[in-house]
Amino acid sequence: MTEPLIAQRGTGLLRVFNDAGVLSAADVHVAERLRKLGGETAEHVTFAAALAVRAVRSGSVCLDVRRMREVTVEEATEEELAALPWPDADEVVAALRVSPLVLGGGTGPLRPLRMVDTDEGELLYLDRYFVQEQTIRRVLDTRAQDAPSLDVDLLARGLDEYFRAPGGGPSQAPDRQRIAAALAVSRWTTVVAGGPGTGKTHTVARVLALVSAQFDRPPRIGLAAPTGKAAARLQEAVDDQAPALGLPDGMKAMTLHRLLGWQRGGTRFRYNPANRLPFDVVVVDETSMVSLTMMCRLLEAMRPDARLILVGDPDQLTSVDAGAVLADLVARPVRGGDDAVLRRVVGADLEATSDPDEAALGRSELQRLRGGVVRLSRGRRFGGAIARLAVAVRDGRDDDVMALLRADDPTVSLCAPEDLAELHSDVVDASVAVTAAADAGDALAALSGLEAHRLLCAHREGPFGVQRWALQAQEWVAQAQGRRLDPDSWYPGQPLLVTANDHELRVYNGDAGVIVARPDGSLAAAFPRGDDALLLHPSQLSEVQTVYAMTIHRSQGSQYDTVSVVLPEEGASLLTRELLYTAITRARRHVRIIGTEESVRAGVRRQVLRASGLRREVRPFPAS
Ligand SMILES: Nc1ncnc2c1ncn2[C@@H]1O[C@H](COP(=O)(O)OP(=O)(O)OP(=O)(O)O)[C@@H](O)[C@H]1O
Repeated sequence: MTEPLIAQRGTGLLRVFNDAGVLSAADVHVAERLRKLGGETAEHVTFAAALAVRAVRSGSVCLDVRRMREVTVEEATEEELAALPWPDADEVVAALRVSPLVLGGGTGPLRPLRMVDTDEGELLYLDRYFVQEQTIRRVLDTRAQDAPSLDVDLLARGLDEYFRAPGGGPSQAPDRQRIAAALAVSRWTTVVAGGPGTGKTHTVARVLALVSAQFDRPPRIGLAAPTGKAAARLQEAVDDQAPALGLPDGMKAMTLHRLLGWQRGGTRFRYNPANRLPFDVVVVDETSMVSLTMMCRLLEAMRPDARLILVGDPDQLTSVDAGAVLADLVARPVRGGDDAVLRRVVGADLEATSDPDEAALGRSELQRLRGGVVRLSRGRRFGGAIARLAVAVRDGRDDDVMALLRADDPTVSLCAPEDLAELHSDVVDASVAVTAAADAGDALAALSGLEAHRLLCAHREGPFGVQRWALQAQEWVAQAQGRRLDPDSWYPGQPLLVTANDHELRVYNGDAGVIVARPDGSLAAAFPRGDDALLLHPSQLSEVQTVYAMTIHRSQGSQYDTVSVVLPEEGASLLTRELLYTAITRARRHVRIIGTEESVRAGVRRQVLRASGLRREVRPFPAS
């Protein structure tokens, strides 16, 4: 009886994979608890349960059992991971198929693990995420069964008015922005995907104008984003565009938590299936950072007759701590049939052949449109090379990536790891400008100076990690300024990063700020808020770091003029296509990659596995 327990504690898989950094203590703890509660004795099941907990932490919704080996671990190389004693997938699946944790015990309702069969192998879920995924699927399918009633002529006229060529007349077909707008007006649910600067916000502002025209009264519009920072950016963008487009007054962007009525200390949102959100249209920006759980809460709270427009970049890294859902929605199997309204209002775009700026729509793209998904592809902000580099990385074309990096284009460059002169001067120049503004008490100039350059790393620790590089950058800055920068006290020009939300102070996880001098000689921490700066006494901030370098994960949702990216060695399992793409797309004017050709190629080739049932046809096991 006791043998399996001893085996698990002593030499078991949980211990080995915990030691190797694949499983965290929390993964092991949850798996152990499930084993005890469910009376499970098979080690393979507990191991798979721990991996399922881990999967949720790393951007997946569930464990793709057949591909359990495809993990990325901060401390481990691919070789080290491959050398671990992975159990045989067939044996794991066989154990799961007879496990009381999956089948449900005879003695009670406990059924903490769920398995589904798919054509590409079995998926293992923690019950909670299984239920959430089912809810998302059900709500989306229900919402896709009908469509808003429309004045189609009015929509067609509006599209002509808002999507114009520079010289007048409708813009050249194909225009994916016009297609996106038509889709978002004519569907209950639309996903508008696209990289930075492809005009997502530009398009959404026009969608709001087109939808408003369909109403006799101003529609109630909810604008939300997963983080406070992203909500503030959305607000700015809408404020910019509202007067020219005649958008309804007083639209306020807020965090998704706030939109749903999160209450401090409460366990439920004010808006839920029994008390739906009061909006006619809800727009969510930066949806790539929305977790499965929040997406489930949002969809449940939507009125069936309200439009939902989900906007974001599905190629970015997902949020680290919970299954993120945008990329899954983009890749979902499509059921809808041909769309007569769309053919009528943007038929020319659907059928157009390629023009110099925009390629014709491919078959799979047309198919996705039927599922309410449109992907904007033409970069409108930064020209050529950064956008081309990002797309080549996204598509896994490492030869093209190298050719672009070697093409002597001033906006993209590759530096050898020992070739740090340019990095040094960017770090120093940016900090000199920020410090001068901060000393002069010019908070806005200091804040905008922070966006001139950002040093990014994949890892937190080690020779390629943030800790080491932040120290290096701080030393360069101190040398250049001829003074010691005391990490334990505040000084003008000190760049800050908030690491936890503080709703009372109105500062949010990910907010970047800077210490500035005030006229009375005291110091304040400044944070950007639209055209203003929020000034706080530094001692009010409890969760804040000095930030001379940050992880690529942390940089999501922000952009900088120049971005320098320190790549780890080629074997690092963390170095993936999504990571590189995210880093590159943070840059507005110049991206500098610091690493070897081998690292770049390895990163472009390696993909993060994001397991999710939403992308597949699933058959619950056991069949009910
Ligand atoms: N059709 C268009 N015609 C002219 N300018 C455009 C068009 N679409 C977008 N732009 C401009 O391109 C820039 C980028 O657009 P926008 O901010 O909407 O992109 P985005 O996809 O929302 O970017 P991000 O993800 O970085 O927020 C803006 O200055 C916008 O005004």
